[in-house]
Amino acid sequence: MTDTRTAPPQPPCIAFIGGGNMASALIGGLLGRGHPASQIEVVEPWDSARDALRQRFGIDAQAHAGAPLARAQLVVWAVKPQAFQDAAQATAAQVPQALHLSVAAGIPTASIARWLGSERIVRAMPNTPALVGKGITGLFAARAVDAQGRALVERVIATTGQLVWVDAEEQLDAVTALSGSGPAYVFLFLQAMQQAGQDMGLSAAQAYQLAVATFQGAAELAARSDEGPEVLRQRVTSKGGTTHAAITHMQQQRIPEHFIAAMRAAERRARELAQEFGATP
Ligand SMILES: NC(=O)C1=CN([C@@H]2O[C@H](COP(=O)(O)OP(=O)(O)OC[C@H]3O[C@@H](n4cnc5c(N)ncnc54)[C@H](O)[C@@H]3O)[C@@H](O)[C@H]2O)C=CC1
Ligand SMILES: O=C(O)[C@@H]1CCC=N1
Repeated sequence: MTDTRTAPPQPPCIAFIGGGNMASALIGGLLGRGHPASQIEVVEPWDSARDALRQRFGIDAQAHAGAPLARAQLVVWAVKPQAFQDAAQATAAQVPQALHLSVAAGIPTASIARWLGSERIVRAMPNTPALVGKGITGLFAARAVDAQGRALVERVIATTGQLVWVDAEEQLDAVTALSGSGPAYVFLFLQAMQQAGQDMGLSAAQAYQLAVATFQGAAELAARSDEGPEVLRQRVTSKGGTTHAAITHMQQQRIPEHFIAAMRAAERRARELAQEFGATP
C-alpha cells in the first residue's frame, strides 16, 4: 500500500539581524508557540549576546551575515537605529528574496528600501512587555507587501502580544511615543509611587507590590470595561475625599499637560532619528 500522506509544510525560516532584547522577545515567543529552533537564524556580533541566545534558546547565532541567511523567508531587523545601515549593507546580498520586518525606531521604509534594494518592508514598533507575552506592536506595511506577507508578520508578532496596523507611516512615530516608550513612563510612575509609599511609612517591598498591582488591576479594569477612563476615574473619586485631593493637586500642577508635552517630545525624537540615521544614502 502506498502512503498518500504528505508531510506538513515546514514553518518559514526567520532570520534575526541583531540578537538583543527585542529579538529575544520575538524568538522566545516563536519558540513558545512551537516554531522550531532549526527554522531560526540569528546574526549577532557580540560574543556575550550569542552565548545568551545559546543558553536561553539553544540557538547558535552567527557572528556575521553569511550563506545560511539565504533560506530566510522573513528577515527581522532588531538592531539599534544607528547600526541599521551598516548591518543592512553587510546582509542585503544574502537575502534578496526575503520579506523584511524592521523594529528599529524611526528608520523610514524609504531608507530601508534604499539600503536593501527591496520594497517588501514592514515596520514594527513593539514594546518591552513583549518579553512576557504582553506587548503591543504598531505595524505599517509598504505597498509592495501583499496579504501573505502581512499574515506572516502577524504570525510572528502575535507571539508577543497584541498588534495594531496603521495606514500612514508617520503614525508609527505616535505609536513609538505612546506604547513603544510607554513602559518607561509606567516604570517612572511606579518609582514615584514606591517612593511616596516609603515616605508615608511603608517598606520598599510593600510600596512596590501595592504600586505594581494597582497598575495591573487598573489596566485590566480599563481593558474589560465599556466605560472610558474619565468615568472609571470618577468612580474612584469620592466628593471631598482622598483621590479628589490628589487629582486636584495634579491638575493644578498641570501634570496632564506636561505629560502630553513629554510624549510629543518622544514623537519629535522619533522624527529626528529618521533624519539622523535614515537620511544617509
Ligand atoms: N527596547 C525597547 O523598548 C524597544 C526597542 N525598539 C527597537 O528595537 C531595536 C533593537 O533594540 P533592543 O533589542 O532593545 O537593542 P539591543 O541593544 O538589546 O539589541 C541590538 C543588538 O544588535 C546587535 N548588533 C549591533 N550591530 C549589529 C550588526 N551590524 N549586525 C547584527 N547585529 C548587530 C547588538 O550587538 C545587540 O545585541 C532598536 O532599533 C530599537 O529602536 C523598538 C521598540 C521598543
Ligand atoms: O527609546 C527608544 O528610542 C526605543 C524606541 C521605543 C522604546 N525604545
